[in-house]
Amino acid sequence: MEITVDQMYKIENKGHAMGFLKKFMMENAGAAAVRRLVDKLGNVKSQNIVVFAGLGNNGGDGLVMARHLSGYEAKVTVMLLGSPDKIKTEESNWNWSILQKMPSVKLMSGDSFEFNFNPDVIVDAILGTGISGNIREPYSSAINYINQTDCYKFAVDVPSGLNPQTGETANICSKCDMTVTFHKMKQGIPKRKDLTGELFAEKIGIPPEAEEGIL
Ligand SMILES: NC(=O)C1=CN([C@@H]2O[C@H](COP(=O)(O)OP(=O)(O)OC[C@H]3O[C@@H](n4cnc5c(N)ncnc54)[C@H](O)[C@@H]3O)[C@@H](O)[C@H]2O)[C@H](O)CC1
Ligand SMILES: [K+]
Repeated sequence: MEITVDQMYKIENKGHAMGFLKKFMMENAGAAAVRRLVDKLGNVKSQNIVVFAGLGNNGGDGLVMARHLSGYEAKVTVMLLGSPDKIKTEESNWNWSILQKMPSVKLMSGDSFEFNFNPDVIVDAILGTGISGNIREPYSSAINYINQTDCYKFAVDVPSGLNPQTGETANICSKCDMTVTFHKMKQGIPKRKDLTGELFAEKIGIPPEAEEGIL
């Protein structure tokens, strides 16, 4: 069953109100995404993995992935696209603060960057269901970098720039090899398999009862 983005936010909020907090959803999302990635690539040990993280909860999922990937002994760099004090949500902040205590993960942040990473894998955790309008800097430069780089590309929830409700793209959109979306498929995403690559919807522990009155 495919759902709307509006329904997803309502289900997420209801699950949170039931006590299944968004930070647990985020943890399960990042963990499920890493399982898919590791299943696909096999061993990620010593692989050079760059996580581009936006300032919203899509970025937060990417921060969780960075921690899990470090557990698999990948060489992880997180590029936070903005200043850490501009991270928008409590759960993303919580994950950023854990990474700050992990020297195994290289943290970079700011509004302009030298993209000089030579990655084996890029994780696109820039924008998810919160997208609106054309892509602004520094997100657009990061998406350009992703599209110009020859490596395996993994989209968290949706390729950044793709509207998961309509299937339309903004002025720029990442083109990925695999996309893992969360809870249930959103209506616009499967319309653009050319951008998503292999596509999966993973459960993240939201109680089915959180759907009551919404679906
Ligand atoms: N579905 C679930 O149950 C869960 C989903 N999770 C992940 O959370 C994101 C949605 O997070 P949200 O913070 O609402 O939105 P985004 O991260 O997509 O965007 C946030 C931020 O981005 C800015 N922005 C919007 N449009 C643009 C633009 N065109 N250019 C530049 N910047 C833009 C804007 O300021 C927004 O505030 C979802 O996709 C999942 O990945 C959770 O982990 C919990 C479980
Ligand atoms: K994304």
